[in-house]
Amino acid sequence: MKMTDKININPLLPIFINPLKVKYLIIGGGKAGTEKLFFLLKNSPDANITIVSLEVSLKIYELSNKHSNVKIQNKKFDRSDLIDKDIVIIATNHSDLNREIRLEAKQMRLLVNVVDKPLLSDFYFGSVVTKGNLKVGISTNGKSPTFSKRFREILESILPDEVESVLDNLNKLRNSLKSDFTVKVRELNKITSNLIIDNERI
Ligand SMILES: C[C@@]1(CC(=O)O)c2cc3[nH]c(cc4nc(cc5[nH]c(cc(n2)[C@H]1CCC(=O)O)[C@@](C)(CC(=O)O)[C@@H]5CCC(=O)O)C(CC(=O)O)=C4CCC(=O)O)c(CCC(=O)O)c3CC(=O)O
Ligand SMILES: NC(=O)C1=CN([C@@H]2O[C@H](COP(=O)(O)OP(=O)(O)OC[C@H]3O[C@@H](n4cnc5c(N)ncnc54)[C@H](O)[C@@H]3O)[C@@H](O)[C@H]2O)C=CC1
Repeated sequence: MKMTDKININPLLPIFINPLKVKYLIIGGGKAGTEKLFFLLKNSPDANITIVSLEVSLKIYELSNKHSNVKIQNKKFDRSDLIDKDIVIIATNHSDLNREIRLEAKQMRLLVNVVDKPLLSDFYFGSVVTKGNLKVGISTNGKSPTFSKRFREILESILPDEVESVLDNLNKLRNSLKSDFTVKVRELNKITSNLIIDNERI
């Protein structure tokens, strides 16, 4: 049997989004909307984010005061709010409205996350470990967000701060290797092979 013949029980594709290239819209600024805003800003403090909500939490006002890239529109959702957006997080407390907004957003080919309906979402959030330039995204394919959280904590506790300087040094080396691509790959693989063997240090 070929690799591609196997039933793929976990087809999710992790990607890392460049915050300077996309525009986010959060609809619903209650508990769930606030959590998503907090998560977005923790990872991408400069992300372009608009929040449309009838009521807006105090925390969202505080965050928008600190981030000029966060805009609040204290009003009822309207289809035109979707114009010129790329990624939409739908977090009102009305399940039917969330479905309706999702359909409108899909008609406009936007990527959506519906906070109360994983099955209707185009993408999911995960736990994130960040050590300098290293970023690890964790998903359990929706099986157990609590496992994601605990696994994040484990990784955070075992990854040493030196990871940052290891990456800096490897980057300097990478830039200094002016040879052709194959030589460069061989050289970098040789130098990093002890990171795997000596895995007690990393
Ligand atoms: C599909 C997804 C949402 C999406 O992204 O679309 C989703 C869905 C749901 N979560 C639920 C519950 C909980 N979620 C958490 C925590 C987190 N949930 C996160 C992501 C995701 N959760 C996506 C899949 C991620 C994956 O695949 O692993 C994290 C990683 C990131 C984030 O969202 O911030 C963040 C940890 C951050 C961190 O600390 O690292 C906790 C634990 C806690 O808060 O302590 C609980 C309670 C305990 C439990 O249930 O485990 C429920 C039931 C709601 C209900 O019962 O009412 C649903 C709905 C359903 O399953 O239907
Ligand atoms: N509270 C949580 O941590 C989580 C909640 N959820 C789900 O997310 C949904 C939202 O939950 P909460 O954030 O707790 O609710 P909430 O009641 O705290 O917030 C809902 C927000 O939506 C706004 N809203 C409602 N109708 C609107 C409209 N027509 N236009 C613009 N804004 C509108 C409200 O003003 C309010 O700010 C629920 O379905 C809940 O089951 C899912 C995961 C976690």
